[in-house]
Order: sequence, then C-alpha cells, then structure tokens
Amino acid sequence: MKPIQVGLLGIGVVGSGTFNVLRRNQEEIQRRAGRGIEITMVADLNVARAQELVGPGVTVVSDARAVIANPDIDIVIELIGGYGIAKTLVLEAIAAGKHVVTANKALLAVHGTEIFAAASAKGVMVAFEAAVAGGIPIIKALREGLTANRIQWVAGIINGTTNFILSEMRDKGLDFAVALKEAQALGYAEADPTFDIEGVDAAHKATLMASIAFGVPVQFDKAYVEGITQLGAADIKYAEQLGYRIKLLGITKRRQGDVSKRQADGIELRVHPCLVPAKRLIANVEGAMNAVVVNGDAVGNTLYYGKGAGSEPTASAVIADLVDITRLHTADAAQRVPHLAFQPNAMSDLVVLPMSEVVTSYYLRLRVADETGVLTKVTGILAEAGISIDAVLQREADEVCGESQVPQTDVIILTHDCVEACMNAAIAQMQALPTVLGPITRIRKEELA
Ligand SMILES: NC(=O)C1=CN([C@@H]2O[C@H](COP(=O)(O)OP(=O)(O)OC[C@H]3O[C@@H](n4cnc5c(N)ncnc54)[C@H](O)[C@@H]3O)[C@@H](O)[C@H]2O)C=CC1
Ligand SMILES: N[C@@H](CC=O)C(=O)O
Ligand code: NA
Repeated sequence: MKPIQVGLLGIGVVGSGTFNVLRRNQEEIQRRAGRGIEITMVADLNVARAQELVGPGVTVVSDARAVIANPDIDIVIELIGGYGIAKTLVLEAIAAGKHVVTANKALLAVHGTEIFAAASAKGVMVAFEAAVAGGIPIIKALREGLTANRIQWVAGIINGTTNFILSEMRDKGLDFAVALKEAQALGYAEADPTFDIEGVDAAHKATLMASIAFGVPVQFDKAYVEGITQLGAADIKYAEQLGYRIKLLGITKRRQGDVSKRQADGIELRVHPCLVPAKRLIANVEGAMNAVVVNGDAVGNTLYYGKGAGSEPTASAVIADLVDITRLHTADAAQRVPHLAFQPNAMSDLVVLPMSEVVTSYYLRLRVADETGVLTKVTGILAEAGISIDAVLQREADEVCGESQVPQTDVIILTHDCVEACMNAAIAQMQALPTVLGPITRIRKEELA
C-alpha cells in the first residue's frame, strides 16, 4: 500500500522534531502502523530554513493553504501555534476532509468545541496527544487506558518552563528572570512566555484534561489561573523547612454536592502554585519534566511522568497520533475513540465551580512587626472565620528593620481545609491590621494522597 501522505504546517521546534523522528524511525513506525507515513509537503514562513531542514524530495511552500489544497494529503499536522491563523487553517483542513494532528493546546482549550464539532460533522479526526504534557501519553491514558474508571481527580505538573524555573530557583538559587531565559533558550517556553509563567499554558492543558476526565465541554474561560510570578525565594525556602515543595499544579476534581450546605455537584478547574508534601513522587519532579497523577475509583492513583516539552519528546506524541490516524483512517467514524473520550451526545452538564467555592488548605506568609500580641490577633481572625490552624512557624526578628525601625519578622501559618471565600475574607481582615507590613502571601496546599 502507498504511504499515507502528510502535510506539515510550521516546522519550528516541534515540527522539526516530528520530521526528524518520523524519518529516522520510519521502518519501525511503518511496521506498527501497517502502512508507511510520509511528510511530503511542508509550509513555513521561512521557506529557506524549512527546505534546509527537510532536504530535497519534500515540497516546501510558504502558503499553508497550498498544503490543505493538495488532494494527495490525508493528514495535516498543525504546529504553528496560537489561535489566529492556526484556527483558520485547522478549520479549513477539516472542511477539506483532512484529519488533523495538533500540539496546540491554546487553540483547543479555547475553540475546541467548534473544532471537534466541525471534525465530527465531516467524519475526520482531530488528535492532540502532544497538546497535554508533551511526550507523556496522558490523553491516551485518560481516554482509553482508564476508561473503566469514574475519575475523581487529575493533578499535574503540566508546564515544563515553570517547573524548570522553580527547580533552578530552589537548587541553584537562580533568579527568576535568568531561569526563564534558560528555559526559552532550551525551547520549552511558548512564543509568548507570559502564557507559561502566568499559568495560562497549564490552564489550557488542565481544561483539556477536565473535559476528557469528566465528559464536559472545553471551558477555558471558567478556569481559575494563577502563575508563579508572585512567588518569592523565601516561600520556596519556608516550604522546604515545613516538609513541602512548591509546584505549579493544574488540578481538576469532581466535587460531590451537599444539599445541607447548599452545594451543587460540580468540578474544580484550577491552576496555581501549591505546597505538595516533599515525600510525594510528584514533589520530586524537577526541571522541565512533567508528571500527572490521576485518581480513578477502580484503579486508585496512577502517575505519568516524562518530558512535557522539547522538540523530539513532543514529536513522539505527534507521531503517535499520526500512527493512530493511519490505523483508523478507513474505520467507520463510530468505531473511533471520541475526541473528548465520551460520545458527543453523552456529555455531562456538570458545572465548573467558581474558585470561591473550592475547599483546600493553605500556607500563609505574613510580614509582621515583631510586637507582642501580633500572632494572637492573626490567629484570632482565623479562629473567628472558623479556619483551624495546622502549624505556625515564626522566625526570629530580622536585624535589619524597615523604615519604621520596628523589628520585623515572617510568620508562616499552615491551615486545615476551608472554603476559599472564607479564607479571602480572613486575609482581607489580617491585611488591614497595622502590624501586618506587606502583602500576605497565600499558597494553596494539596496532599495528593
Ligand atoms: N515547544 C514545545 O516544547 C512544545 C510546543 N507545543 C505546541 O506546539 C506548537 C508549535 O510550537 P513550537 O514548535 O515550539 O513553535 P515554533 O515557534 O518553534 O514553530 C512555529 C513554526 O511555525 C512557523 N509559522 C508561523 N506562522 C506560520 C504560517 N502562517 N504558516 C506557516 N508557518 C508558520 C514559524 O516560522 C515556525 O517555524 C505550539 O502550539 C506549541 O504550543 C506543545 C508542546 C511542547
Ligand atoms: N511551554 C510549554 C511547552 C509544552 O507544552 C511548557 O513549558 O510546558
Ligand atoms: Na501528551
């Protein structure tokens, strides 16, 4: 049988990895797919660079539409990124009857509903293993391997750039900006690195995992998103002293409602820095590595670990999708795995809960004037709000004082579980105390047991 012909849109970090791995391992991949898979046409704005990467024998154009218009191409890989031209091209490829493989989590988290509906109507597949946790086959695991389970929660380190920055800050005492530059140079960061450091990229990925885990439509606009830009080196150090590591986690959880508390069923969808007990495996995931823990009612916890970014690790996932599509190309649409794991007519209407309703425990750091009674006032506010304290760490007063010449110190408080809205109110009250000298740092805590 003739090899299936593939068109590649965008041959940058991931595109070049995809081209190279496919060519290098073509014989083995063909034996797995049952048919050869060849990238025969590439579109990139930088034609000269692209031609140099692919060599002679592959057609290179600057206009991606020429690839989509080629009737010999069955699968289009979109590796341009963003939700501008990439969205138009993906929809045009679908309309032209091509299957699509993409690593573009931003596009799917924001426009997935429209894209999957268009693909289903046209009877083509949109595959996106590379879009979540790069080379880790987490989409496959959630959608197929764990299909027997009622998933309870998914939590993961799903942004390599931020995990790399946090590791460098902790281990080498590197400055945030220096560590970010390194991550960019290594090809981990998004074109716009604020997507990484502000948690947006992780939220795109968490949004996709939530849909596959719970059978809800993709709803990026409902995600709570907080990045790592407000984290200080002091918090990383204090967390360590308390037996925790700070990780940026993407979390999605099923919450059983409680009628007596007027709580509805729903799901949590959130990205923010978390204190994780240092003894958990996921707390020891360092550098650009990713890891995702999935809790299913039958299987319990399973952990998926590997490279979530970079040229060839991400290419590994892109090519896995190519192989899947090649195998399923001729199959009836009904036999294929649904895009979001659940059949399109069997999606759930579970709501994404507002952050104010989320229940979790907290780490608080308060910069206070080292005066008698400060701690009593702070703990009094927490007690009044019904928030119980798990541990308190008070450092000795600093020798160097602020402008006021009053000795200052850090007070660190770990709390038990409470509702976020309650904590917000308590923080506002504590912040208003004249003895609390700077903005209070709040980091949520996850036991992940
Ligand atoms: N770099 C990584 O480690 C990972 C990236 N991704 C995703 O993969 C996608 C690609 O990322 P990278 O390869 O890192 O980006 P990149 O910036 O290295 O490559 C993008 C390529 O697209 C080309 N391009 C831009 N506009 C174009 C257009 N209109 N027509 C044709 N070509 C065009 C650029 O010239 C460039 O070569 C993004 O959606 C990204 O979020 C996903 C997982 C990991
Ligand atoms: N910028 C992303 C790349 C992979 O998705 C990351 O750092 O994880
Ligand atoms: Na993946």
